[in-house]
Amino acid sequence: MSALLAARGIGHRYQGVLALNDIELDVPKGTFMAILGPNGAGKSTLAQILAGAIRPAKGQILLEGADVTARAGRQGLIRNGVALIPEGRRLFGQLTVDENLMLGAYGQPRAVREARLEKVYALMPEAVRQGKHRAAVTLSGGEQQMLVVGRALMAEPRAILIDEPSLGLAPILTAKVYDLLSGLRRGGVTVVVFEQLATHALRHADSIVVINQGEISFRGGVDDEATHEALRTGYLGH
Ligand SMILES: Nc1ncnc2c1ncn2[C@@H]1O[C@H](COP(=O)(O)OP(=O)(O)OP(=O)(O)O)[C@@H](O)[C@H]1O
Repeated sequence: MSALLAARGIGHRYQGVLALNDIELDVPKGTFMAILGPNGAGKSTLAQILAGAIRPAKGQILLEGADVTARAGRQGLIRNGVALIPEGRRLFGQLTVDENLMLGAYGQPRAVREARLEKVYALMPEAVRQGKHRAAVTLSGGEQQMLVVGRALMAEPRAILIDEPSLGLAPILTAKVYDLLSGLRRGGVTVVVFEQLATHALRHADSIVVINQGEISFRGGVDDEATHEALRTGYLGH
């Protein structure tokens, strides 16, 4: 399977502190990958570099084989179909649910935005649909996470990278967010989640990558014997 996104020799530091070292990664098109690791392992840095939100100090990012490293900037690679949902769901709390979604297709003609809005609402839970004219801040944490995913979908991305979707959510709500992500993957979108907790990711992903102290320490398919072994030995922080 060809890689939609790839990292080649990625290294990064913050004021001399090593965040990532020599990361080699291929994200196969149309698959669901979970990148797991403890606090401070470098997940957020990798998410931002893969999505083109920050430029790595070393190495290249390839999008369908083309070097896009130099395109990194505030907007990331969204124009090229790669959406990043950073940690902490940044919604515009005082804007309505509708308005938040519309921002995801900013710059598109009205008819396009409205057509997409309808498609995205079809994927949202009832409470989000019902609340379209309410301020986003009135939604529950899980609904807000869904809304943030919905806003990313308004750009019709080919890939969606999401940093700690489970953060601060009850397990039942996390499961709903993951169901939504699995549905996207079935629809052909490439999904990458970055998580500290392996439980939900393991249930939905096709493959996992573990990072520790800025380096990849394990990779495998979710059904691989080696992955089960790694789980049994607590290697994945279970
Ligand atoms: N803006 C920054 N300035 C300085 N150091 C940073 C900055 N961002 C991250 N770091 C450091 O880089 C390393 C990797 O951080 P990163 O946020 O990528 O890890 P993470 O796995 O996403 O952790 P978390 O789960 O806490 O978000 C850590 O040592 C962190 O302290």
